[in-house]
Amino acid sequence: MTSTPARQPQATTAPFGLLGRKLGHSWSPRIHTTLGSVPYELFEREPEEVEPFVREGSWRGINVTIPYKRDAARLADERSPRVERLGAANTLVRRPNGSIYAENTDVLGFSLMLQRFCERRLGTTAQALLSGKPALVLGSGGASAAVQAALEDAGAQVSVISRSGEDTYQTLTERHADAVLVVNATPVGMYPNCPATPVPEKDLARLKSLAGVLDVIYNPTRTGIVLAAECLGIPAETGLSMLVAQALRSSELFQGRQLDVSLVDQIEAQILSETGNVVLIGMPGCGKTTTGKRLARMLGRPFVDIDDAIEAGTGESAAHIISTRGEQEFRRVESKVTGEYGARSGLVIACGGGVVTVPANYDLLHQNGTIVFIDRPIAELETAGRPVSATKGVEKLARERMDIYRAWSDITISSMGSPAGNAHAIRNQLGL
Ligand SMILES: Nc1ncnc2c1ncn2[C@@H]1O[C@H](COP(=O)(O)OP(=O)(O)O)[C@@H](O)[C@H]1O
Ligand SMILES: O=C(O)C1=C[C@@H](OP(=O)(O)O)[C@@H](O)[C@H](O)C1
Ligand SMILES: [Mg+2]
Repeated sequence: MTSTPARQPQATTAPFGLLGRKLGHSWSPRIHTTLGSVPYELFEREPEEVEPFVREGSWRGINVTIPYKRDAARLADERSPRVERLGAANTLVRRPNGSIYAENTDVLGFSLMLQRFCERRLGTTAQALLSGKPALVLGSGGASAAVQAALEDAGAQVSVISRSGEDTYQTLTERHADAVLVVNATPVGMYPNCPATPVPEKDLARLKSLAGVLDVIYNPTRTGIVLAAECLGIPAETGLSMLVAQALRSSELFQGRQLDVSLVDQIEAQILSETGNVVLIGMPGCGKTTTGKRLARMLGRPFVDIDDAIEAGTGESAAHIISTRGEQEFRRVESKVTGEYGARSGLVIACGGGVVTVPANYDLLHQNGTIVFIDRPIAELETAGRPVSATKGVEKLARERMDIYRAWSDITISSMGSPAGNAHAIRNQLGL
């Protein structure tokens, strides 16, 4: 006999789902639907509703997110060793006899992400990289606890960096210059406050043994710390594979069967291709606006022309702002609007031709986008209504900018004779 109270067994038709307070943004339903845990519903509950829902509600298996992971651990009848260790659970499974089992698949999801990162990007294993070595975890909340557990499982000597205490962001470079891995488990850099980084590039540069940087944030695709690491040539990755991997491990528990791990790659690739922006750059008059409109229609995605968005926001056209308030003021407004749309997901974005004159605009566009350079012969470029082209001359502009367009672009398309031709070429090259 155990002290576990017997509960009503749930019908096998009871739903799976996600329990939390505000869930509108969640990608879990689509991930779990692909994994076969259906139907998968969102259970938004207020704090006082959590216990009755967990104990008596109709569900077969649930994921639990902030702020209820501790409640989930407490309310379960049986806890995995990981849940005992962390005092938090993200997965509850209703057993056939009605009792509730708690697991923490955040730890398993991060372990899988870490292992794949080490194998694919560093050509080693997590154990080989981390055993006996210093690793830093930024932040000390729930996500941090899961990351710490997974790093300790891989043998790392883990230090937690927080805003107060001994190990702070100020003392990081002097106390931990030998760290081999840094993991961001703070919300710094999460949409819409992006790209922000909890550790500036200059501090990362001072960690001379740093082999990799991971972020548990998955929106945007490249967070501030990942962009900073990329800039230094340090392999880095955000947390989409952790999100998908924790769902896979939960779904295995829900369904009581093993699932193919390659599903993580498949689901991740699908989400990335749907959520990434397609960003068009190139000389003024090369066809960014017209091509972008065609491409967006073809893909069924929203289209944003940065010059039009500036005009909608200020009531003045790009050309008018440049003529009356000067190019520098225009660039300031352009960067602000570029940052706003560059952080969003699933858009086709046509930039103004001069976006590449401000180096910081690169991160704004790259954080969530694939950058496409439309390369059109200089002699064919339209110059009407384009004050910068008119004042400076297209040849001089081209000399200043062509190398930057090439450096910023992920792919280049040679203009195909019409905006529709360009749009087809882009769609084919990006596999959309
Ligand atoms: N591949 C192309 N072949 C011929 N004309 C094009 C092509 N792409 C765009 N155009 C035309 O060139 C002009 C400038 O295009 P636009 O999209 O406004 O350029 P951008 O936004 O790059 O300044 C438009 O009249 C457009 O119809
Ligand atoms: O090249 C430039 O400096 C500019 C290009 C224009 O956009 P298009 O490239 O769409 O013409 C517009 O942003 C502004 O007039 C400045
Ligand atoms: Mg344009």
